[in-house]
Amino acid sequence: MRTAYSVETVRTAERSLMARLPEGALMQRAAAGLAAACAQLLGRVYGSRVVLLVGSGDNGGDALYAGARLARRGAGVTAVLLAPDRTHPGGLAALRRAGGSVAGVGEAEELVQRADLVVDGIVGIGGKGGLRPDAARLAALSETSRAIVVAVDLPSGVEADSGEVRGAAVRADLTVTFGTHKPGLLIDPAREHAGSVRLVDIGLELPEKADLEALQHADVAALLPAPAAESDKYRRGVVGIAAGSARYPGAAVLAVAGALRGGAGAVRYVGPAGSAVIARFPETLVSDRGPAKAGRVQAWVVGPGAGDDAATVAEVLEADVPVLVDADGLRLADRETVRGRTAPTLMTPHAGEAAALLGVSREEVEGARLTAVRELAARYGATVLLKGSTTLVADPGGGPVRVNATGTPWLATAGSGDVLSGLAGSLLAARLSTRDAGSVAAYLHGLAGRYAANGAPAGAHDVANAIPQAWRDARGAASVRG
Ligand SMILES: NC(=O)C1=CN([C@@H]2O[C@H](COP(=O)(O)OP(=O)(O)OC[C@H]3O[C@@H](n4cnc5c(N)ncnc54)[C@H](OP(=O)(O)O)[C@@H]3O)[C@@H](O)[C@H]2O)[C@@H](O)CC1
Ligand SMILES: [K+]
Repeated sequence: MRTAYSVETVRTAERSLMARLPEGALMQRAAAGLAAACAQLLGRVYGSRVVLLVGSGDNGGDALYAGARLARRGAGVTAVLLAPDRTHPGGLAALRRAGGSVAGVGEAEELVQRADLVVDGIVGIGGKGGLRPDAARLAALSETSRAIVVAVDLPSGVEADSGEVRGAAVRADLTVTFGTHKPGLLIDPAREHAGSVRLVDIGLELPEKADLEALQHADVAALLPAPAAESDKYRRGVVGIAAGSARYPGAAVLAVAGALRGGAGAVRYVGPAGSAVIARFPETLVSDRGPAKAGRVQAWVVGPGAGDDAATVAEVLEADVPVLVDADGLRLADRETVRGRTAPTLMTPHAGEAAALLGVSREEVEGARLTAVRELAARYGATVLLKGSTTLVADPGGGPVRVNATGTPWLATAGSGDVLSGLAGSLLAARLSTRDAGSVAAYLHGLAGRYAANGAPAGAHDVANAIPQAWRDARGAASVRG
């Protein structure tokens, strides 16, 4: 499991570790890791041109000590100081001893243009609010520079705890972060600014409960349902899909396509698209008697392609089994009814749907995804999966938010969400919790999207077809490509 911790938790861990170590030891560990990463990117350190963008805090100190290490190996290192009289004194002395030089902000543009590598030590976890004007100008240079840009701990200008970016921010090729990932490194839009992320272990002891978690193959493998020898379809779980309409039969077909690959023993379909579903998937149990009379299920999916069928949504929400609400269902579901349910509910909006539920703009949700997903989970008393380039899953009672980054932009295609809701519903029927079902489904769906697309456009049915490959891959039965 990859985890991320908030600045407050990092500060606490840092204090307790610093109390046990000689002064400056942590910064030396950080600088050593940073210098090693820079050297690797440069290939040849000797004779290379390195520019350090140095703010007045310890983030600048890290950059200066790393710069000193590179200068000792023959790099030409220049530090651009944002606040010359408040620069980290030890770091500055070390750079000077190693033969590095110092410049003012006015010289930055020319230096950056000629640099092979730019190190962003403007601000790290001590940054507050949007970058101040001088810092913002330096950050903007990183966007146009042809040099490799390495951010120290965080790209300056991004919010460490939320992943929000308010104004200018450094755009890095690599971020070298210390002790732990910070939430912002895993959530868009900040994640896009970070480039690849390398974690340098500096010995921080962190609490068991993280602020953010990202499942990896092994975590997914451990959560995937596996049928026992004596399993039958009812023990494996039956998932009910109440989706589609005369106008949108395709949503029903795609939700069923996802559900058939999600581990439930059987898929029951209820709604007006029964003949389209059965034509494509004859193994589906089709009923036209409405959700309450359709027979037993262990979980429901309601909403994809539902149009204005509020009655079906209300009927499904009365069932005392886990319910996944998606698409039109999100608009039609009564908030107090969802809050009053005793069985768990999983809501799966994209940013536009989340914005409508929260009464804000889509841009606000996309800019502050973590706040939005937590707020929705609290308002509805439900687990919420907010879809996007980094999908987030939050439980209503708080706890670590799950983030998934396996997706690909090609997944933004019609019907792809219907496949995801079927898949997640099937995992719910196989008795995963709403949090696990949502995050495992997002993981597999993202991976399946990559397999289906493989660098070219793919349809939602291709994504559904690729789920078994993603599943085998997560279980370690197939090798990963792309
Ligand atoms: N955690 C760990 O274990 C370890 C942490 N380490 C490192 O320490 C870093 C944290 O250092 P830090 O606490 O000194 O804060 P930092 O990020 O340098 O920023 C503060 C400075 O920035 C300024 N400033 C603030 N906002 C600004 C803005 N919007 N725009 C412009 N400027 C702004 C602010 O100015 P002031 O408000 O004081 O005027 C202040 O001078 C951390 O990220 C990591 O790199 C490693 O060395 C070792 C282990
Ligand atoms: K930085």
